[in-house]
Amino acid sequence: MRTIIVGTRQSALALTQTQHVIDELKELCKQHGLSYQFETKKIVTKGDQILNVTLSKVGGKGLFVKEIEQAMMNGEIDIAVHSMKDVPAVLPEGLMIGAVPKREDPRDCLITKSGKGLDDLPEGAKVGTSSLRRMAQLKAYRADLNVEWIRGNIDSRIKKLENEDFDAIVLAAAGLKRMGWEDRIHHYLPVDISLPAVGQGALGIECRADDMQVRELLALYNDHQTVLAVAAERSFLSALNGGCQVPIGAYAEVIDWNEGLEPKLKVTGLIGDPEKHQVWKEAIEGNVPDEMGKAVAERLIKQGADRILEQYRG
Ligand SMILES: NCc1[nH]cc(CCC(=O)O)c1CC(=O)O
Repeated sequence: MRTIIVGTRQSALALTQTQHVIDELKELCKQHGLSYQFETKKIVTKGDQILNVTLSKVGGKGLFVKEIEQAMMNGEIDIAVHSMKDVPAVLPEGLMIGAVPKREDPRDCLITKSGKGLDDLPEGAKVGTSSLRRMAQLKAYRADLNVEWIRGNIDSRIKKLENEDFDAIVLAAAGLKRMGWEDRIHHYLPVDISLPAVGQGALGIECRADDMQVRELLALYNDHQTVLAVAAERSFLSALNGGCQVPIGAYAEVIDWNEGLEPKLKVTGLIGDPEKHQVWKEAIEGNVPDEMGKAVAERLIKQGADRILEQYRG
């Protein structure tokens, strides 16, 4: 009987996500009469070692995945569970995303000291984020806010809200929900105010492209609507040659599923300028995810928005 070795980062969120995926894969094995066992192996990534530094200044795409991919290519591990938003647009030769399961809540959310929402924050309130995308959008919505960097895993960011003089912090709702901390969320930011990061809320299971046993198992785990939506968002990402540390966002959703025959999607893409408090946004509807993300990116490039990204590309 084969044991599938699952590589994971050591953060609380990574361990929780990995365990959740293993539980679901075990259930799928049961349903389909497959007899695989699972084992986890912890791996420290460069991103984990430098969590206290401003990542956009350190630069480099895939800070949280490189060491894990190396271990997969070496055969030390067989699969890895990633937050799709941490996965660079281009994967190394020989590796692939074998499954994208059903997406969690894609929205950003606020945890506030007062327990109130964004509109109730006092003038000049100090809001912590570690993302240029969130920074640009918050400032575009409310120029008076004092948006400042806050780094660390979600647990340490929540502690900083309590111990430092932040009035609020912005986080992905999905991470909090997966940790069972949904009750800490005081305000969900609508996607019109804070367009999420590419792939936010979705997980991706990476594997070797030549591992057919694992690929067959993972194919059972795909959620087809999430696969299409994430494909559209990632085509936007690759068209802009962006990573997780540039001020861009994209959100796609299936708006007409029609039993999987020519499903219709809506894709919205955004480029933000965190210094000038400006955002550019475009949306289109269609049914070819790879072309739609690219088309949205081209419209934004035509408006000159992509020159903003030059300063942030690693
Ligand atoms: N860049 C960090 C990161 N990568 C994935 C998540 C959790 C949410 C998700 O799965 O999108 C987070 C934390 C956050 O942005 O608040």
